[in-house]
Amino acid sequence: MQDVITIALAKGRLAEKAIAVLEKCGIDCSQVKDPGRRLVLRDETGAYQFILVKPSDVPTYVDSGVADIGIAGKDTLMEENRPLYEMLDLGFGRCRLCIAGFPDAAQRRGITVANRRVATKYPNIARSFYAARGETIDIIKLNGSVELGPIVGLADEILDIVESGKTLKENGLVVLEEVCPVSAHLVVNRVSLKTKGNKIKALIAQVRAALEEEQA
Ligand SMILES: Nc1ncnc2c1ncn2[C@@H]1O[C@H](COP(=O)(O)OP(=O)(O)OP(=O)(O)O)[C@@H](O)[C@H]1O
Ligand SMILES: O=P(O)(O)OC[C@H]1O[C@H](OP(=O)(O)OP(=O)(O)O)[C@H](O)[C@@H]1O
Repeated sequence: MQDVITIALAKGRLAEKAIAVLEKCGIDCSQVKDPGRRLVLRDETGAYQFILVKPSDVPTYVDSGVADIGIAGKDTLMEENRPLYEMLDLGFGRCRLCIAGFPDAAQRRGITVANRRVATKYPNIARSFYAARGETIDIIKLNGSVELGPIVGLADEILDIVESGKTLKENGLVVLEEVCPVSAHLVVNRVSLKTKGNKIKALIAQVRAALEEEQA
C-alpha cells in the first residue's frame, strides 16, 4: 500500500494560488477546485489527500500529524508558533503585518505607555512584539474588522495585515510601524519528513521548480 500524503489547504485567499502551484507540479486538483461541501478530497491517483481547513487551523493539523504538509501565511505560522518545518516560501499571499493607528498616535511611538491597548487577531505576535521593546500591553482580541478598534475607542493601536493599505486609508488610519513581511509558506510535519521523506522531498523539489519557472 502506498503512503498517502495529506495536504492541509487553507480555504479563502490562499486557496487559488496554492492549487495553481500544486497543479503545476502535475497533481490533479479537480476535486479540490470543485469540492461542494466536501472537506476531504483526493487526487486521481490516490497518492494525495487534501483537507480543506480554516486558514488559522493549518498549523494545528500539520503539527498533530493529521496532515503531512500545509500551506499557510507566515502570520498564522508566527501566531501559532508550532514546531513545524518551514520548507518553502511560496511567494504569494504577500502582505505585511503592521502596527497602525490614527496619525497622531505616531507622536506617541517610542514613548513607553503603560498598558497600551492593542486590538488584533494575533495576540501572541503582539505580545512578543511589544515585549521585545519592554512594553506590556492590553490585548483586545478581535476576529475581524480590526481597524474598528481605534475608531470606536476600543484600542489605541492595532496589529493587523496591510496589503494595499486601502482599509487603513478609508478609515483614517496609518501604518505606524512594520512588524514583518508576510507570504504563504509550505510547512511539513516533523515526523512525516522522516517517515514519508522521499515523497515529501520529491514534492518540495517539484514545487521549488514550479516557482522558479514562474519567476523566470
Ligand atoms: N489583505 C489580506 N488580508 C488578510 N490576509 C491576507 C491578505 N493578503 C494576504 N493574506 C494572507 O492570506 C492568509 C489567509 O487569509 P484569509 O483572509 O483567507 O483568512 P483569514 O480570514 O485571515 O483566516 P481565519 O478565518 O482562519 O482567521 C492570511 O493569513 C495572510 O497570510
Ligand atoms: O490593506 P488592504 O488591502 O486593505 O487589506 C487589509 C485588510 O484585509 C484584511 O481584512 P479581511 O478582508 O480579511 O477582513 P476582516 O476584517 O474580516 O479580517 C486585513 O485584516 C485588513 O483589514
